[in-house]
Amino acid sequence: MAEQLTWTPIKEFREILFTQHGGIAKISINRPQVHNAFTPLTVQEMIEAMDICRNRTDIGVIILTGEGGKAFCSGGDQSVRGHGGYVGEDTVPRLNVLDLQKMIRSIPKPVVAMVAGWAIGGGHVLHVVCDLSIAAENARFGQTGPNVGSFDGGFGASYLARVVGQKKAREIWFLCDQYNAQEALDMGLVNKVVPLEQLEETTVAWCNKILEKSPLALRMLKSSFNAELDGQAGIQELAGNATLLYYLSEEAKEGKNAFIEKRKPDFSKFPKFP
Ligand SMILES: CC(C)(COP(=O)(O)OP(=O)(O)OC[C@H]1O[C@@H](n2cnc3c(N)ncnc32)[C@H](O)[C@@H]1OP(=O)(O)O)[C@@H](O)C(=O)NCCC(=O)NCCSC(=O)CCC(=O)c1ccccc1C(=O)O
Repeated sequence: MAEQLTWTPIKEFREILFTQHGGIAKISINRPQVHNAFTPLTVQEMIEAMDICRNRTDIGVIILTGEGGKAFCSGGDQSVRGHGGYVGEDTVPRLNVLDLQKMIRSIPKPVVAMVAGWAIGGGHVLHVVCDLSIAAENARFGQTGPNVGSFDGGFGASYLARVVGQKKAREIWFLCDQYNAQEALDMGLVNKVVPLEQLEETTVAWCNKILEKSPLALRMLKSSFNAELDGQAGIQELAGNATLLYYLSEEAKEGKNAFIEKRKPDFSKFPKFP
């Protein structure tokens, strides 16, 4: 019998649950009646939760999931899809899930998709952009865009192709077939498959293992994996981390101190490494 973990609420939202267990934050779409399809509000809340995770120094890893055990996420809620995007309470059509995708990639902490049931359409893309994916045996994966009049030509196509290869990515989008958890594992789309009852326990065990590692090393690795693929934005991320490391050095501090003390900086004591 799987151990019941205690998840403490971080902040109340309307369409997601946002909780914490030690250094692990969990963002869970809470719309099981529509297989966790997202509206602009769901996405806005997820973006806010991600931002909190980024700024909280006690959070080291983030789990992305969906409530109910039957779906991770079934993509954009087709019932609020309007002329030019998904229409929220402000009546403005948006595709704000693209901002969330970018955030998942750029947040300097590992994001783990915990997938039970359907990961379909824009919901599939969300697990694809996560750093790791752990699937329950009941997980089903696929894209539906060409069936429902949509496509994701960004990470949903190009990054998917990096993950599973060009031929498989084109098959996934052109045929809109659904793949079971074992098939997903075989094509490198997920990292591990476990029985549904062990999904959370396994995901948390992976997260705890990650939390034992050096946060700066993880941060550098995540931006290094992204850099090659994300062009100028990827280089900016990696370079930003290099600047962070430099700021931590005595050499960089000498420059700042000299300015504050209105003197010439003395960098002569710092080694010129080979
Ligand atoms: C996931 C299914 C295959 C599951 O099938 P099944 O188990 O038989 O369950 P259902 O009876 O179909 O579903 C139960 C219940 O949920 C409702 N529902 C499910 N999915 C959605 C959804 N996406 N939107 C609204 N409602 C949904 C369903 O209607 C049922 O309700 P009842 O009231 O009980 O009838 C199957 O459900 C399925 O195929 N779902 C749709 C999957 C889908 O096509 N998703 C949208 C893909 S497009 C997308 O996500 C775009 C994302 C995006 O924003 C984007 C990003 C980048 C570029 C462009 C875009 C863009 O928008 O174009």
